[in-house]
Amino acid sequence: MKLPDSFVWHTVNVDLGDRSYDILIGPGVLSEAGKHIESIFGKRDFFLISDSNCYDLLGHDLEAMLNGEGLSVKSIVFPAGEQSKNLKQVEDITRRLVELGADRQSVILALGGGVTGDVAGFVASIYMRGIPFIQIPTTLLAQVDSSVGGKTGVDLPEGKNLVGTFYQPRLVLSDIGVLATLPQKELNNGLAEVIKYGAIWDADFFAFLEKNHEGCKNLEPEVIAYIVKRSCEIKAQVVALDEKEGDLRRILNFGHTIGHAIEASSNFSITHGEAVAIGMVAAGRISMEKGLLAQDDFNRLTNLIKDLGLPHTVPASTSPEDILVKIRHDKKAKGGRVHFVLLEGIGKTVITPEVTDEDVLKSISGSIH
Ligand SMILES: NC(=O)c1ccc[n+]([C@@H]2O[C@H](COP(=O)([O-])OP(=O)(O)OC[C@H]3O[C@@H](n4cnc5c(N)ncnc54)[C@H](O)[C@@H]3O)[C@@H](O)[C@H]2O)c1
Ligand SMILES: O=C(O)C(=O)C[C@@H](O)[C@H](O)[C@H](O)COP(=O)(O)O
Ligand SMILES: [Zn+2]
Repeated sequence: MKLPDSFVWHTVNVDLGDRSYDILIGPGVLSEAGKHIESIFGKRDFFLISDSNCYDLLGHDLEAMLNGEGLSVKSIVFPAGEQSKNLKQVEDITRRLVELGADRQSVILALGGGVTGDVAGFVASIYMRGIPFIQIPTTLLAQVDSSVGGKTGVDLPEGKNLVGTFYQPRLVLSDIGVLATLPQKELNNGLAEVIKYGAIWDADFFAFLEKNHEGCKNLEPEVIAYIVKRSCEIKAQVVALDEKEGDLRRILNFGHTIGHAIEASSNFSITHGEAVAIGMVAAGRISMEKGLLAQDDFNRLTNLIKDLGLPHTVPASTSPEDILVKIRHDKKAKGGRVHFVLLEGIGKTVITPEVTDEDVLKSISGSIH
């Protein structure tokens, strides 16, 4: 990706009192990683956790660079993909940390996409009852969403992210230059979460995406830097107001109630971003059926999802009954009733327990293809 000389870095702060941290965004952030890591931790033992693709693409060189700068870095590599986001992988990684001599002063560097960040962050939160970690996100999805806010965890066969912790990183290093090697499908995945921020919080940002969908898909540096920055600002603002998802933070789950169920039900052949895109259309349709969302706004949501190369219909291979079963494990349930995040307009949400199985079936059956 060619970057203009005038390009500047962005810093977004996540304001959580004594657990506040910065997100550094820009091209070339990785080349200055050592300086930033050392300024927080000095010279300790660092353990870089990465999936096999990211280690080959970036981790090997990063490890060599940091060791060359006098930091002690050892790596732990696990197989790439959502199938690795499980308790067995957590056991393997923690046992490897013991074997490599990690102690309570050690620091974990999570290099990779959302899967790596969620697994490595979870490991950091439980290893010896908690050691610090840094997020180094390498997918668009991880840069705009998963590296920020401290949700860590793994999946169970029963559903997504059912075991985990809230555990904040000490720093996020988002080098937008590394996105150049991302396959289009992975880029699109991240764009689903970007659309989510516009839909739930910022109508102007939504309009920006409508205007710049080609720039997003073509990875235009100014457009990508802006959407990473704006997404992080919105997520940081929401997390600072409600870190542990007592109330407001639930809006970051727009599209996820049905999305997570579709993802798990497809045995992860449908990726997180794709499932969230389908889930946002379904939640938008429920909002419209309930008289909350105007048809025009629903059309804008669906069209943006299509324009950004994301699916909006449920694949015929998905079982609607299984989706209903999986939805019952949603973490937003209270007293056995799942709370849905719906839209009252672009940029405006409402959370309600008044969504029935029939509403869900109707919202997806119209779209099964
Ligand atoms: N914790 C949170 O707040 C949060 C938020 C959103 C999503 N998530 C989770 O994130 C996960 C999805 O993350 P993801 O979409 O990043 O998937 P991922 O981590 O599986 O990465 C996708 C693929 O891209 C590869 N990859 C990573 N960086 C690359 C690069 N620079 N160039 C080429 N290939 C690269 C990976 O090896 C992998 O094969 C899901 O498990 C989801 O539940 C968590
Ligand atoms: O940070 C949050 O809060 C989110 O809900 C962000 C989501 O995009 C993300 O997929 C998250 O992992 C979902 O968490 P869960 O608690 O609903 O499993
Ligand atoms: Zn998500």
